[in-house]
Amino acid sequence: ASTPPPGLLEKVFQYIDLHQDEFVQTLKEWVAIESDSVQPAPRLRRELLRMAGLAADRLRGLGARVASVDVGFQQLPDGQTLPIPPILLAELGSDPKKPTVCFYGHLDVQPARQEDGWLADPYMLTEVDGKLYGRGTTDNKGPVLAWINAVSAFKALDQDIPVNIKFLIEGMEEAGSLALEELVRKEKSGFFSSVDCIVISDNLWISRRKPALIYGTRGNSYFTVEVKCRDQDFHSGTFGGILNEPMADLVALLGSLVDASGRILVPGIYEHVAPVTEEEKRVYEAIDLDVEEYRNSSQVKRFLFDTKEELLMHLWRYPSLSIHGIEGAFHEPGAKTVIPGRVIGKFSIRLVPHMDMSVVETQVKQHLEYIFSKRNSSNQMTVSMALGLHPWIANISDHQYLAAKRAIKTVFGTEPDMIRDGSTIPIAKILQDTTQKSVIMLPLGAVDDGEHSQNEKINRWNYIEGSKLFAAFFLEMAKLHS
Ligand SMILES: Cn1cncc1C[C@H](NC(=O)CCN)C(=O)O
Ligand SMILES: [Zn+2]
Ligand SMILES: [Zn+2]
Repeated sequence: ASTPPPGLLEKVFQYIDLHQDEFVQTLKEWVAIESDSVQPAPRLRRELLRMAGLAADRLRGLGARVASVDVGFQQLPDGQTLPIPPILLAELGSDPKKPTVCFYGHLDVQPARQEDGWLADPYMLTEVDGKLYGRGTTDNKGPVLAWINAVSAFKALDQDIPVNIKFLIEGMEEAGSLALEELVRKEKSGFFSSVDCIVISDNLWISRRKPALIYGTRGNSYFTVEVKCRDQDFHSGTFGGILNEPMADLVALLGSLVDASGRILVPGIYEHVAPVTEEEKRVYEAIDLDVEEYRNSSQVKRFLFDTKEELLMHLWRYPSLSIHGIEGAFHEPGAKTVIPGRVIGKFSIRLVPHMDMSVVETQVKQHLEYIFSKRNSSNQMTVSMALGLHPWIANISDHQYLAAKRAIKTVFGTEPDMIRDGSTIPIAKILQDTTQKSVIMLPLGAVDDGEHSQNEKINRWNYIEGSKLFAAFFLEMAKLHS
């Protein structure tokens, strides 16, 4: 193991404190770019390309070797073709005596318009009471820059960085990380071969002030179920009474999926869910969560469960089924007497270890076919699994978790909450399986940052202390390397 010079970290922290306004300024410049990957518009794709260019320049400014990998085009269902922004593969240092840590982040954002209820222009970073408001501040431009800030502090102080650094930066995460899986496969024995661990900072703490480490995320199987009589609508005055109505079939199908207590009714679905251990229960007990405050701030009268332990288990380690919407249904206001001719229901099942996606797919299809057959309807039903995203779970005895815990202790003076996340980061499992490297999720943002929501923000404190956390993490990784 290498020993960094004494006092190095203090110098780095001091540099970060003194230069925090510059770091906020860069975040402001990045937030100003409307890098929305969700809406398929040529203007926004140009913004994404501009964002990738700006980030590549910033990384080159640090002395990194940057490959801006062209990954082609996105084909939309309506026939439109749009460019996918390049994926950046950057590397800084290749000392065989040092460990190599790779940071994954994304620079695309969710859509945002001031009219949706933002207090200021979402693309104009606005600081109020230490909160930096703007689209992408916490998801994920702030954390990407925090990693860059950490590296830049070593560089500016002319100090040797104790680890080799790699960056994997994409611009299509919010659209499902298009083309990324293929690139990861291609680079398995190239870019990724020298990597020791991969850091993702694309989730939040469970608290406003207490840091967390994330060791698991749920996956997702997203289904569509179409019920079709014909391609046109009917008038209920002229056809009502003599049809098997597609909406009635669909509502029955969707109504058969989950009961009022949240239990999924698809037979066999809980078969492969990992059993809860006593040791695991203690993990939930140890987490600092004020259930009443959480419930009130969520503006929910009553959750399905009352205790902290049950709530956490149902968010993190049990599957859940959510019904998202119905295409073709008459959802607008007014009293139109229509019978929709063809409707598509959408629902998804959050997956946990050790559920098998193809088993889930079969179970759901068989269940819906059974329910549908009992109705003896003359309509046509088509079920398909539109998305299959794997759950991810880390081995928390891997040494990057120890390094991260020590770094958190140094910067925040506390042990982290060891938590999981109920939502999905699709690339985590793919990175782990394809590259065979361990992944850690090291979030910087607070529970109330509002990712994907109006008035998304990152606290200045989280952004700056987070930059220090990454610097401390480099040192701890180096210390553990042998
Ligand atoms: C697109 N998609 C469809 N099924 C799952 C997803 C990913 C999405 N990911 C996030 O929100 C990241 C949160 N940090 C989610 O979990 O819904
Ligand atoms: Zn994100
Ligand atoms: Zn997001």
